[in-house]
Amino acid sequence: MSTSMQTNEDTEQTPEATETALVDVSRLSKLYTGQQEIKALDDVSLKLHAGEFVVIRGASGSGKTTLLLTIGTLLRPDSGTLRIAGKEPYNLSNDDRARFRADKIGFVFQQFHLVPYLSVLENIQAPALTNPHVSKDDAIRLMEQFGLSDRSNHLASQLSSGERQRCALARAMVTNPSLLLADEPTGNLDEVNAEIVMKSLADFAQRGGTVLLVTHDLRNSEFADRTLKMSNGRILMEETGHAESN
Ligand SMILES: Nc1ncnc2c1ncn2[C@@H]1O[C@H](COP(=O)(O)OP(=O)(O)OP(=O)(O)O)[C@@H](O)[C@H]1O
Repeated sequence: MSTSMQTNEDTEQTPEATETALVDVSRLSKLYTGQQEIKALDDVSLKLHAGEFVVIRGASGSGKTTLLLTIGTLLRPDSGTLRIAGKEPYNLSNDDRARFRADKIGFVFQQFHLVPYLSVLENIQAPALTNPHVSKDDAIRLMEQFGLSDRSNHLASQLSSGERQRCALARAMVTNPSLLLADEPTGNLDEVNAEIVMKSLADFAQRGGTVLLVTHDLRNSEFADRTLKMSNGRILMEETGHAESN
């Protein structure tokens, strides 16, 4: 089955289920301790629904990456609750949480995080290591969708920045995740490639996937259903659309 385009259609959704938030963040807090205590998340609440594209904007150090890592089940909060698709991932064992993450969540980062000595196709297929549903056919289809077919055998280290990010996006989508988390995904790209990436994320959301993107770049909001502003570990206000968060 096609991967990138099959979010809502392939999951059995009752009317009740579609009304339930895919991601329900309730009163998350996270304090970094060390030489200095920093409250990176301060009582953050947020709901993300299936098919929503939400941007969180904020200055450097406002807590955006911490929020993304916490929602990505990679950084345990000190308090508060995270529910994704009705489950509380931080209540699962480490192994079960890793499986849950591999199954439900795709990540896109500013720095791409491709494996430099693997080819484009091998990079896109890499999630097969942790997700048994990833097939070569899906990887090839995404490679075509992102205009990388003629680079199939190039090593990731031989790609341009735009090609690397498109490859990283294809890799993030090959598992057909419910949720895509993106941290400054256009930070290293020129305008043309940035637009390709943003349109691909918007397309993913239009087909039923949920996208949460954190950035300091105002231009990314153009593609979002909602933009929230973050400052000092708190979500301050909704910049566009209807209010949903604290
Ligand atoms: N591992 C850590 N240990 C201690 N403090 C940290 C750690 N990670 C982040 N911080 C601090 O927590 C605050 C929030 O950091 P975070 O990376 O979430 O912000 P951000 O909004 O993503 O910033 P940027 O846009 O610069 O990436 C910052 O003050 C940062 O210095």
